[in-house]
Parts: sequence; C-alpha cells; structure tokens
Amino acid sequence: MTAGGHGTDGVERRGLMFVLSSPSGAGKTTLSRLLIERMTGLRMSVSATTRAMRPGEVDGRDYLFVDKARFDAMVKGDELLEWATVFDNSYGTPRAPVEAALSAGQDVLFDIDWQGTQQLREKARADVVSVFILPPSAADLEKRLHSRAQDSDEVIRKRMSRASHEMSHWAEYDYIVINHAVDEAFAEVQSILKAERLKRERRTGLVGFVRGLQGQLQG
Ligand SMILES: Nc1ncnc2c1ncn2[C@@H]1O[C@H](COP(=O)(O)OP(=O)(O)OP(=O)(O)O)[C@@H](O)[C@H]1O
Ligand SMILES: Nc1nc2c(ncn2[C@@H]2O[C@H](COP(=O)(O)O)[C@@H](O)[C@H]2O)c(=O)[nH]1
Repeated sequence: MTAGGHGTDGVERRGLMFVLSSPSGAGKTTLSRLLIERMTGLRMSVSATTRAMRPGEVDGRDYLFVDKARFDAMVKGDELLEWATVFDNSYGTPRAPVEAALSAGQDVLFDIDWQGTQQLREKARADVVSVFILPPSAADLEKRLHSRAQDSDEVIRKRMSRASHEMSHWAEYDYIVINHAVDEAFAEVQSILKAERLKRERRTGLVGFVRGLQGQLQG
C-alpha cells in the first residue's frame, strides 16, 4: 500500500501509518494536534463519523460528518480502509486520502480505536506503528472528560464505563505511553515516530546509498 518518499536525510523509505488509541479522554486528540503542528512529513487521517459535531469542531478538519446512509454507502463502496462502531456511532477511515499521502511519501497519523487498529494491522502489518495512550488514573480520565466540556454527563458516564474494555487491548500495541503531562507524553510519542522513521526495513534507499558510499571509498 505504501510508496517511497524521502526521509529528512534524503534516503528513500516507505511511509508509515502511525496509530494512536486510548480510552476516550486520555489525550489522543491533544497529542495528535501537537504531532501535526511540530513534525514535518506527517498528515492527519480525517475520519468519517455519524456522531454529532461538538462545539468548535469543523467539518472536514476534525471529521467528515456524515449521516448513516452516506456512511453505509462508503462501506458498501469500499471507500473505507477500516471502520467500526464506537459509542453507538459509526467511524471509519477514508481510503483515498491515506493512499494519496503514502504515495506522496508522507506518513499518516490515525486517531482510531482498537478495532480499527486491528483492521489496519491485518492489511499492512509492517507499515503500522501503534501507540496506546493510558491516563495516569481513572480520576484523571474522568476529570479530563469533564474539563473538555463538550459531552453531556450521560455521554461521559458511558465513555467512563467503556474505558476498562478499551484499555483491555493495550497489549496489542507496539508502544505504551502514560499521559501524565502533555509535554512529556508528546516528547515520548515524537521519539517513537522519529525512531520508527529510521528503521532499516522501511528505508528502501539504504542499499543504493551504501553502495554509493562504497563506490566513493573504492573510487
Ligand atoms: N496530560 C494532560 N493533562 C491534563 N489534561 C489533559 C492532558 N492531556 C489531555 N488533556 C485534556 O483532556 C481532555 C481530553 O483530551 P483529548 O480530547 O485529547 O482526548 P481523546 O483521547 O482524544 O478523547 P476522545 O477519544 O474522546 O476523542 C482535553 O480537554 C485535553 O485538553
Ligand atoms: N475505528 C475507528 N475509530 C475511530 C475513528 N475515528 C475516531 N475513532 C475513535 O472513536 C472514539 C471516539 O471518538 P470521539 O471523537 O467521538 O471522541 C475514539 O476512541 C477515536 O479514536 C475511525 O476512523 N475508525
């Protein structure tokens, strides 16, 4: 699925799919925004969803807000790379923008749940790097959901009651980050991405690069 782009050192490599998952409110959106702001060569995958827009959200930036009929048509038309039902709403990743970004040599960032991550892994295991974000405590998680001030008490109760189940999938992920302070959690997630970009297996240009160096040495 992935085509070559150039790393910051000029050596060609395959793009990667960088996935953040967590129980609702642990900080995926916060960390994703920082990654997009501060890391070059990284594009956010904008999901389609049937859930209602929150105050401050923008259609096409935060999500593609669609009705159930449109979502079902996207599933039927194979327009989604993965999709799942989360908290009674449908969410899915539009395939075309992801494939276009990877083909242009960009990495793609996903804020999706464990079901979507499993589907991506089944499709492209070698190109998926997954990070599970944990809150420092249940009390912090609840406080964060309230402090976001965008969901009703009932919605927050539902999300808290699902948190334990969401978290039960932590061991399926490549990395675990505990989000105590945003700056520290961001630095950890950023380090993971930087290291994964340097992995030998995805650096398709290394053979040619090393041959070139050897040629210079022999030359
Ligand atoms: N380390 C932190 N300390 C304190 N507050 C935080 C921290 N990280 C995130 N928050 C706050 O917690 C709230 C929830 O964070 P965020 O929206 O990023 O979570 P999320 O995992 O994306 O949730 P969802 O799955 O529901 O989209 C936000 O108000 C955010 O500002
Ligand atoms: N499998 C997928 N899960 C997704 C996708 N987009 C978002 N999500 C997850 O849904 C919950 C709730 O998100 P919210 O914005 O309503 O708080 C959260 O865990 C997201 O990660 C998707 O395309 N596929």
